[in-house]
Amino acid sequence: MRIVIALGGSILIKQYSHEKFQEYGEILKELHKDHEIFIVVGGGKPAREYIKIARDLNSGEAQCDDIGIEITRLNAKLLTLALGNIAYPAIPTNFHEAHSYSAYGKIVIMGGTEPAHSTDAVGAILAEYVKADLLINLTSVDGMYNKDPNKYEDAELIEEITAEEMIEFIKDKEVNAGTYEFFDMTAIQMIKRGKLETIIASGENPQNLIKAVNKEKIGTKIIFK
Ligand SMILES: Nc1ncnc2c1ncn2[C@@H]1O[C@H](COP(=O)(O)OP(=O)(O)O)[C@@H](O)[C@H]1O
Ligand SMILES: O=c1ccn([C@@H]2O[C@H](COP(=O)(O)OP(=O)(O)O)[C@@H](O)[C@H]2O)c(=O)[nH]1
Repeated sequence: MRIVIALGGSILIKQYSHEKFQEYGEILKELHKDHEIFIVVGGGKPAREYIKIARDLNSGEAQCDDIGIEITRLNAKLLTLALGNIAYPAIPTNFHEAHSYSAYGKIVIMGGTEPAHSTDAVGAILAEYVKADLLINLTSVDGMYNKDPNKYEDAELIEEITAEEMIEFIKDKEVNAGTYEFFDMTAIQMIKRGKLETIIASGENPQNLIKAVNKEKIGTKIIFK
């Protein structure tokens, strides 16, 4: 299968240490034997901190986004280090480059592309661009809930949702740099347009990636009617 994995910064760089990069490196080496893999890495806490500094310097939102993008690329670079020579050594800055690099048979890892959306959107656009069979979005929670599970104890996990329902759900969310929380509109619109088979699951345990690839029941599945 051709798989695009959007790996949230909230899990990869949560601890400012090498462990999660290494754990994902091991799992990805296994998956690479049977699958063609693209990874889009998020910015996490360092991105939010750098964006805050830029905002405090009176930068506009697009410039703050640009700062966030730089951090996502730095995280992507760290993941290439964890993967060694099975990763393409350069970080693509656009979808054409990502597609071209994949011709070398290596895992392609990228961060953000341009302002005004999240790396979740980059993952969705890339999945459409390279005609991926599966988009896996790994985040810090078990999937999509009916409300923010970190704010509401009674939040319930949604096992299946249509792209239309998701659009309705997130349409009023904030769109400032560093705040494209959970899923942003561009991401879900792309999933809808490309009818992309998508699974959102927790990436805290990297083994969940194997479960998602094997189509085991996990997290939230976006369905099309
Ligand atoms: N309806 C929801 N379902 C799940 N998570 C949500 C929801 N609304 C807000 N969130 C928040 O979104 C966060 C995940 O988004 P984010 O931190 O941007 O992750 P990532 O780094 O994976 O992109 C969770 O920590 C959760 O608190
Ligand atoms: O293509 C992109 C990707 C990221 N960003 C910026 O970089 C930040 C960090 O990326 P993201 O939110 O996807 O990281 P994560 O949620 O995984 O930590 C975002 O909030 C945006 O400000 C952007 O502008 N364009």
